[in-house]
Amino acid sequence: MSANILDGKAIAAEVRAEIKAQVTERLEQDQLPPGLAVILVGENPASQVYVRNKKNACKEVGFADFAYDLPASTTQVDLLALIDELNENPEVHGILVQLPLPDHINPETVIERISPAKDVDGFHPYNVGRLATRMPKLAPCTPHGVMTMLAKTGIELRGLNAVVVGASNIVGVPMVLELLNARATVTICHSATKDLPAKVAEADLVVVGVGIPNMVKGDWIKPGAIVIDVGINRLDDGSLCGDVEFESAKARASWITPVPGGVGPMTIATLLQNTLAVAQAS
Ligand SMILES: Nc1nc(=O)c2c([nH]1)NC[C@@H]1CN(c3ccc(C(=O)N[C@@H](CCC(=O)O)C(=O)O)cc3)C=[N+]21
Repeated sequence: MSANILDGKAIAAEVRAEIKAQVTERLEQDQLPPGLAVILVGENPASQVYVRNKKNACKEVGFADFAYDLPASTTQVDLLALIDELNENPEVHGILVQLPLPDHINPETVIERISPAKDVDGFHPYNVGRLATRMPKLAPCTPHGVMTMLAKTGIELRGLNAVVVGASNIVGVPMVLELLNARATVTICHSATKDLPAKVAEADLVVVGVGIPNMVKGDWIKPGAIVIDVGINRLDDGSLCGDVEFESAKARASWITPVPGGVGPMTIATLLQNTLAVAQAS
């Protein structure tokens, strides 16, 4: 078998077109464009790529883009003061503080300072709790983007054995909650898991988000499984690769996401969806 490609790039373009149509309607009714504030502290090159992609996406769909590129020396006090100001600004519907932050800034403190109503990343404990209690408000973008990609492809999740590899707050844990809400049977694996290959081999759907290039081997994949690769790793030669060995996994899977062009563009499309949702509710 050779898997079908889950074309995140194309599906994200579809989502952005839907968003753009709704923004156009808002503007015709003299409503504010959805406004997204993106705060970048310091000069992490991967973060700069992501922030650039996000700015381009905002422009394409007609959002107002408020960019704050702050020096690495910015104090936590100053960052919290900026968040307080943006929480009060009616032109700003969504606030995103790019992670990772420099070591002298505590990310939990920063995330909790963002108004849950403007937390378009879905990282605030309030929004994680809403998802965990099956009353989602603003869901974390990467897992929710994966759900949108699967739904738009017509893939039914109810009753599937889903295995999530990686237990981070931003990918693995909310991915489990999303899949549970879709009625999958969910297993989560992490660095203390015994016999990871055997767990992955049981999966009808496997989602990998660990940040280790080619960590999941193609011969672990159950024939016919759906493979979602959340990893985006830059290799020494400048090329990108995922957390799954792509060619060998593709030979066994029924569906697989490429890297790049898979989950990454869906994350950004979901960020735009979340920001539009806040604007439409205000
Ligand atoms: N507060 C916060 N929210 C985030 O959502 C967040 C973050 N911090 N920190 C970093 C990670 C990473 N991330 C990416 C999203 C899209 C692409 C993306 O668009 N990737 C493209 C192209 C990648 C490239 O060309 O380098 C692709 O996969 O096809 C990449 C990375 C969001 N993150």
